[in-house]
Amino acid sequence: MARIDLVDLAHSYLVGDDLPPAAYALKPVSMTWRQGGAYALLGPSGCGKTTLLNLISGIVTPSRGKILFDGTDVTRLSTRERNIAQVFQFPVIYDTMTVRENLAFPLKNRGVPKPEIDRRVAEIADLLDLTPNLGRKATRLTADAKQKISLGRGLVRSDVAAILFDEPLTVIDPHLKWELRSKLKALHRALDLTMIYVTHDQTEALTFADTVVVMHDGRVVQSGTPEELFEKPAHTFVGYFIGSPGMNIVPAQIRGREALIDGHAITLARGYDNLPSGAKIEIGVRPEFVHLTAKAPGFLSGRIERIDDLGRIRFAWVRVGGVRFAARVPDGFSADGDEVGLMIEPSRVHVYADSEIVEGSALEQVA
Ligand SMILES: Nc1ncnc2c1ncn2[C@@H]1O[C@H](COP(=O)(O)OP(=O)(O)OP(=O)(O)O)[C@@H](O)[C@H]1O
Repeated sequence: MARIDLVDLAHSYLVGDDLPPAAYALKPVSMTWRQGGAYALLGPSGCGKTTLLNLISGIVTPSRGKILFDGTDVTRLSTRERNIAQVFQFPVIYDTMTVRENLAFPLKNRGVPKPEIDRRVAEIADLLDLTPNLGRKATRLTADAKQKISLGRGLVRSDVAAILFDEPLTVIDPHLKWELRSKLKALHRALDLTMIYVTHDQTEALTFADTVVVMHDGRVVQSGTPEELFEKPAHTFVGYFIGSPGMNIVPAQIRGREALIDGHAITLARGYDNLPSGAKIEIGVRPEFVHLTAKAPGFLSGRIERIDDLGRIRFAWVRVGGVRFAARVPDGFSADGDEVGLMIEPSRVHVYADSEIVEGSALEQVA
């Protein structure tokens, strides 16, 4: 297990001096992945997740910057020299070997003594419910079982610096995905390994990881706990990408502790006197903190376009002038016509300048 430091790390698949920022699949990033942490690397297709993962594993050598494992520079070392285990989207196993032989292979390859191999294989097989299949040839098993073997081969060595998973549940049947995700989380707790899990699926990321690293357009835009990403998205992309529905992000004019939206004022919990001039200013508030209410003076008001019933919770889509809000529909609420008010919790409203969060200043208490 290792602590991994990325130091001003960046990568472009193009070669040349003075490449423009857009040429970088990974834009410069410096961050630390702590020893024993469970990380998810989350973002849409093409945002640079696999590039970052391949830089950490050593499949790709960076155009710039350094990678340190426990303080040692490994930037130019191979995957094997870095002592990394990897699990890919599709099973990587030996069909002609038994499940036991497949699981034992990474240990045998490294000269681990037989009693230790037997002990470790039994432990991993038990954790992944593979024990009944240990004597069977891998070729006879389902795609799900084969991917479990791949996971097992990744997890079987206790001496690895980190285990990297690249969308490992893609081929897994939907009803088994949930089970395997929980299992991976339990394995992380039991084995105390540094794990990095790449996915474009927020549910997978939020259930597996202690820390979710969100990528957008080649940049790491936020790294935080699932709660931090929900409560305080550092970038509008995080607000929009995480949550269902995502955060309301609407253009606003800020005046002191008020935001003007389409001519209506809403109260803010903090003051914003130093917003950069010329920046695109938006406010962001999660639908969970916008409550539908009867139209009344003092509330933002608009017209309901649609209500989505998600079972335990309902969200309404409300048109307010030129913008649209998703808002929580309180139990028992029935609108008198389409016109409704929106009650927004001031402490849940964030202000963004050119998509980056702006920390407001605490307001002085008025005696
Ligand atoms: N070998 C390569 N050569 C040139 N460009 C590449 C190469 N691999 C990736 N890219 C480009 O780098 C960018 C980031 O790709 P990357 O595969 O890292 O994203 P991703 O988030 O993992 O996407 P996906 O989920 O689709 O795999 C994309 O624009 C992609 O086209």
